[in-house]
Amino acid sequence: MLHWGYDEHNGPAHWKEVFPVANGDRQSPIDIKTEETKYDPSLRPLNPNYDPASAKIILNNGHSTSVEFDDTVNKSVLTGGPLSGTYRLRQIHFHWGSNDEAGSEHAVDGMKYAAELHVVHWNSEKYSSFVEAARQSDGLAVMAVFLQIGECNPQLNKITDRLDTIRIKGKRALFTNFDPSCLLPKSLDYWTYFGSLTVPPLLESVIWIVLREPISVCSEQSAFVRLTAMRMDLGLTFWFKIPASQRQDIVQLAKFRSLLSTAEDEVACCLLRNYRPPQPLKGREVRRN
Ligand SMILES: COc1ccc([C@H]2OC(=S)NC2=O)c(OC)c1
Ligand SMILES: [Zn+2]
Repeated sequence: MLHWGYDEHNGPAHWKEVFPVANGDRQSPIDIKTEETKYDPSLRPLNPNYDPASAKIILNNGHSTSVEFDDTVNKSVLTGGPLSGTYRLRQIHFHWGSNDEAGSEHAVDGMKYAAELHVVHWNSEKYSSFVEAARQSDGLAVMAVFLQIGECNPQLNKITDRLDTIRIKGKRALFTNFDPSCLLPKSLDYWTYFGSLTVPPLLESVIWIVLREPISVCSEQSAFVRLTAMRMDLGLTFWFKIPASQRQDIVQLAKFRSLLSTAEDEVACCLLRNYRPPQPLKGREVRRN
């Protein structure tokens, strides 16, 4: 396999050829069977505490778009929940699919959402860097938030409005004064289990915290269908009366799909999907608060 990706020739089914841990005992994502989750009274409320000044840049690394944070001090941290100690915010990024029917990495009773936000933290109490923590069984804590097709999400525009400036792999832009809490749902109820990074090297160092309540995202497909239905009702050519500039706002998810997985000197290829399918649970327990 040349370089891993999400296409037929280098996608998740091939990753084990280079990263044998892909067949490990605590791989992510998983399909959460809600009936089999176990209530755990010892689980505490989640306590995200982020300083918007920690946000630094937004970038396209070829397999997702991420916002990177200054993690040289404990300015933006996650405590509580299943965690013992303080986990420092490192970055956030997204996973999505080529259509609205799939795109999330975790599934709930077999159901996939259109996309999934990952908020990545590392255990700064026990380890001295993200890279060191990523090699430890309790090194990372990733909060996952499902994105469900619906109304456009004004908070998400802060990110999707910037994607046209980082279309090419490797591009980055200043991105500060951003508190990722604005992308969290009202309820911070969660499921938690021990898993891994969902992208090579698939390190088995993640305490997963999957929020049960999704946030909304709009997409061209669903918006177009809604508008067409509306146009049928109105019997007017309603759609073409919207100035193109405004039409832009109804394509949040489509903007992720127009990012390129290729660099300047390569033949342009869109990053249409970047989700790994659910992996075997292998006897692991999923707890809920
Ligand atoms: C900050 O560095 C990171 C963050 C996340 C990942 C992947 O793992 C999960 S979870 N989502 C991913 O995209 C990663 O993989 C090498 C490195
Ligand atoms: Zn991720």
